[in-house]
Amino acid sequence: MPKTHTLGLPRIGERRELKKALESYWNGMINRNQLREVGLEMQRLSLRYQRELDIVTVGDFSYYDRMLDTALLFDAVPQRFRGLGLYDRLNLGFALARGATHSDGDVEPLAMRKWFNTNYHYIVPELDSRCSFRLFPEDVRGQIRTARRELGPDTPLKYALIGPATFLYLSSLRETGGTGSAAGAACCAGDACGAAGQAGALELLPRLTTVYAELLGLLAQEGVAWVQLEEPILVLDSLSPEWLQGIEVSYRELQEIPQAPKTLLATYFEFANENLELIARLPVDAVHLDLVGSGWGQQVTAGAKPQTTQGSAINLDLSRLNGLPQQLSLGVLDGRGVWKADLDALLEQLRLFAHRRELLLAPSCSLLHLPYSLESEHGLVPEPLLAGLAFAREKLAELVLLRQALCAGDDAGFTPTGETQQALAEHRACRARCREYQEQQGCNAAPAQTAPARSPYARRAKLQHEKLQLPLLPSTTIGSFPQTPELRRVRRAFRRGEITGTAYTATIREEIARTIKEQEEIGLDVLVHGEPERNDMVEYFAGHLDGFAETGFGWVQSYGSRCVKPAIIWCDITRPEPITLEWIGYAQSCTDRPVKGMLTGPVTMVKWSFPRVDIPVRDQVFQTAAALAQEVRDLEAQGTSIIQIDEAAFKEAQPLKRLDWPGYAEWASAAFRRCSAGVQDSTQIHTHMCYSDFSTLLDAVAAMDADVLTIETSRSEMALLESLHQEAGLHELGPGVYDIHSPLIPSTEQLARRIRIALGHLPPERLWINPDCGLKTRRWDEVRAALRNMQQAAELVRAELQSGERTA
Ligand code: MET
Ligand SMILES: [Zn+2]
Repeated sequence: MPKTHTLGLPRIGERRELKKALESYWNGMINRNQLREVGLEMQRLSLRYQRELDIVTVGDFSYYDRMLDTALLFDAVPQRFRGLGLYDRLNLGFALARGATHSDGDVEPLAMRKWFNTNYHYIVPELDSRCSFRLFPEDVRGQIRTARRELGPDTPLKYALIGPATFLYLSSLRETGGTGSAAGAACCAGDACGAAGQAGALELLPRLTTVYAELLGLLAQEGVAWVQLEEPILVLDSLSPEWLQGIEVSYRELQEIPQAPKTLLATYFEFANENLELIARLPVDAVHLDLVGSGWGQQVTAGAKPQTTQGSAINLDLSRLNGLPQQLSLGVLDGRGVWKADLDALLEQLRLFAHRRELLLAPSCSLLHLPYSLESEHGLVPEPLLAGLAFAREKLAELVLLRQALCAGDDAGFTPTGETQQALAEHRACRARCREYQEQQGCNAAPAQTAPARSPYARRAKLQHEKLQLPLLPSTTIGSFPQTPELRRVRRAFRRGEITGTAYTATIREEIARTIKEQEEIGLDVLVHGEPERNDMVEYFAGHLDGFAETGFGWVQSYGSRCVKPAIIWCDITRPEPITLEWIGYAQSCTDRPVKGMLTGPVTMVKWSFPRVDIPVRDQVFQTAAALAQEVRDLEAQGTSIIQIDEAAFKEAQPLKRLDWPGYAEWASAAFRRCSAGVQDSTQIHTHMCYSDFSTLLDAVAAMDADVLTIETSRSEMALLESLHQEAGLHELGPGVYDIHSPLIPSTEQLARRIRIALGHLPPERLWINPDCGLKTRRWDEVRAALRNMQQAAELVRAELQSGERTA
């Protein structure tokens, strides 16, 4: 009889209670016990969600991040935090994540990195080759005991842990004795997630395995039935033979613990195709496989096809699973998508299987990446659409229904009971109602997936430079300027209908005029309107394009206490009317200097939303591109001579498997070109990305063929420019010189030094001067001072170049 479980649940709270408690705690408004109480309530909520599951998962709760917790659990704390006198593990964790101040100066936090191809950021543990690991299991015991108190002694518990190999693979290995921030070091050539799997880290695996073994013994003592060892790196097709061998040795050693819970090796985010043989050799009690995948890779999963029709998920190829443990956990529900599953299709496949194996049924991955529940969603999402959706709570209900349908009846017939039949029929009817609604609104336009090439860059550059007449090393910003509390208030009031459109427009215009004036005073060459009308670069455009639905409470944790509210793509994407023209046009009317038009690119729009599953992700990206192309053309017609199309998620969207990289590179860059196709040669197209480690997708970035690319480099002291050498096929480049993530004001000298370093890699005609990213999270006084210094630095180096003091 199949058993149900989940790999994890959201933890930030149905109303973001944990977010609010954390921020209050950091601001000194509540004390540690009050924070703890909210943390406990979140754990109890998760237990309530799991009430009808056969195995209850704990250990997925965290006050900040589970990679961080794992580092704390094994005492992998860098030296620079040890002198802070933080004996409380919770506060120590916050210091690791957020940095700390100390009498000797600031202590830099650990770096953050995207968790595989999700928009969740984990804290990158910093290890060094001398690391000795020790167990600090209070938090583990705490989570188990909370569950025991709530559920009694008999419920089978599963403790979720990040596995030893994945933990090391995603950590960054520092030189022994190093004290700096890991931010730069984290960015070496790696997989889609940017993780390097440094060879040196592998040397730590035996030592780390020993403490994992100790922990397994402790979990057994606590009466835990299962331990979930998460090894998502096992879905990568790029693990070296050394890593594969190391993993095998490590798991053999773990198996030797006399008293240990049963082990469930969990892989997720794609199907673990390439490593099935290794997985079959690992001495674990059960294996979890993701049979859904992310939809961004093209690769056929599970020896079969990925989702192509709405929710018709998996297609199991039994022969692929030979050799795997008898107990298999099948990730059959899309743990990252918001659509109800096609339970009929699933049942048909699972029935072939159910009598052959001891099955565990689960979502494909932790439900951390989904909102909690549809129960709060009444109002914003149209009702028929709501019928077709499933957030975390509804996914678990689907799981229970699947189990009931599989258990009921005899082996031959599998005839579910009347009650189950009825539940299945209702579920089916909901999906049909939603489907009908989607079809009414337009639901199959397959857009052209090619884009005509622009003229060669050299020709464009000549015309653009003639038209724009910019100085050498032109200065600009990435788009947003500080979002003041006043701005937020006005936007909110407008959304709620508390102020008129006229009043709202007047306020935004005032802000734009002020922002333009500030930039003129600083002396910047290419100005921006400052994005005061946008709460978020994706949400804003999603709100103005047809095809995206906004939710009321669909919050998903992004990092720490930060959440995002992705829109849901549900029908064909079109632009009913111009979006940015009014604001950009007004900004341009305030100045003689060029003002950039500012758009969010098609890959980023789709990656930071919940896509449809009835058509390929790629089609949705192209639909978005076609809609944005209209905006680009209208901006151009209105006289905008520079248009920036941000692709902040271009790298995050890169599929996890290398096999999928060339395909992605081709269509993602074509989608970008689709936006700019048809603009005049003299119109300059910019793009922006918030990182600069392009080693794994340089071709794709080059193929976007943007005239100017601005990237993040300042934290690595421009070291990352090295990968962007002259042959890379990029045109003009704006490597960020001002680290906008830090409240510190960089000095003119520091900025000039960074510009000179950049000139070591790029000829002056190709270099732009700008910050790393948008300025919306900073204060005006910080921004003003930093940009003044940046402008001075640009002018200083410009003068050096002109007087021939230095040659590029
Ligand atoms: N134009 C956007 C901004 O300046 C780009 C942000 S990238 C995360 O905020
Ligand atoms: Zn950015």
